Amino acid sequence: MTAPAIRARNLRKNYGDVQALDGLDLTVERGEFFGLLGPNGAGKTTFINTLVGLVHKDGGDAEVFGFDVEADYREARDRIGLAPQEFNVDRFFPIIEVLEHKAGYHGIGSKEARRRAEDALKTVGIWDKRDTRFDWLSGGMKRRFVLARALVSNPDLLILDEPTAGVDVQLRHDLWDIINRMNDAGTTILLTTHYIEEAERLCDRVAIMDSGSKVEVAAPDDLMARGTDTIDLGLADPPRTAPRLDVDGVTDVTVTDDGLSVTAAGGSQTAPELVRVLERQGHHVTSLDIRRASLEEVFVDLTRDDREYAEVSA
Ligand SMILES: Nc1ncnc2c1ncn2[C@@H]1O[C@H](COP(=O)(O)OP(=O)(O)OP(=O)(O)O)[C@@H](O)[C@H]1O
Repeated sequence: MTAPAIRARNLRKNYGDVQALDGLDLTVERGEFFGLLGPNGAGKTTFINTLVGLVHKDGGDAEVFGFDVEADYREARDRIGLAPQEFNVDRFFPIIEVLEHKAGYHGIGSKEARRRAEDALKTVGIWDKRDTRFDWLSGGMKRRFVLARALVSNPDLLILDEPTAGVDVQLRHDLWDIINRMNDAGTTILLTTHYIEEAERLCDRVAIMDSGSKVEVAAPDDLMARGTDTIDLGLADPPRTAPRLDVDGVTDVTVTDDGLSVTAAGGSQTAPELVRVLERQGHHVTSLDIRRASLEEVFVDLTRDDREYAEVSA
């Protein structure tokens, strides 16, 4: 059987009293575009750092393509390209040389390293800056460079820790294109982001983490289907008080200027039955608008309880 790209079982990491990873179980299949979402401090970066050997776990197991991240460190690490959240780049060499060194670190010979470095700079669109030092790049170019450095070893797994934090819209779209192309070519992607729209747009599946463990994992669409939709119904003669609507999934009914606003799980399935029930009660429905729960709302719902608890107990 082929091992998945990432398999973490009961992964634990403590920093003093802080349980950064608290029994995390997570599997990312080969070829997936996988998103890791979670509020600040959820443990996303700690998890990534465990995979690349920057953090030593206190318990549990983590494997990358079947290689244990500690016992088989070299095999696991050579398969990963990491674009970290914080820039940790050698600032004194021309960036093309930094890439050549990086390829060399992964055991790639000097001629091939040069070729890979050139390819990576062209892929991310900063070829004309190849002889510049990292410090002299603009903020956006630095982001591009960090991605180039992750690509230079032709990784099977590309890990991107908030790759688009603070970048402008154009660059964000450029980075999405590059990453999508990598994924289309078969590279597994693990992406952490605070831009929920980014996860919704790019990822096959997302895991929502909170307090060091996984709260949920599903396709973005499936997660959104679990949220509560809002159905706005225009009525020819709006009632003064909310009618009783015995329809599965309805959680709330309020009167609006034009008619009713109904919240329901699975709005598109509920709406036809709602219209039937209202017409049966003698109302005439003149308009219908369904607003779907966003992934952001579902995310906030899934991670809210812990935060409220944290605030109360702080
Ligand atoms: N080196 C460290 N020493 C002490 N505590 C740490 C260290 N690194 C992380 N932590 C703590 O571990 C917890 C998880 O942090 P981590 O950086 O993994 O979260 P995150 O989900 O990546 O957050 P963000 O979205 O803000 O980047 C936090 O409470 C953090 O303060």
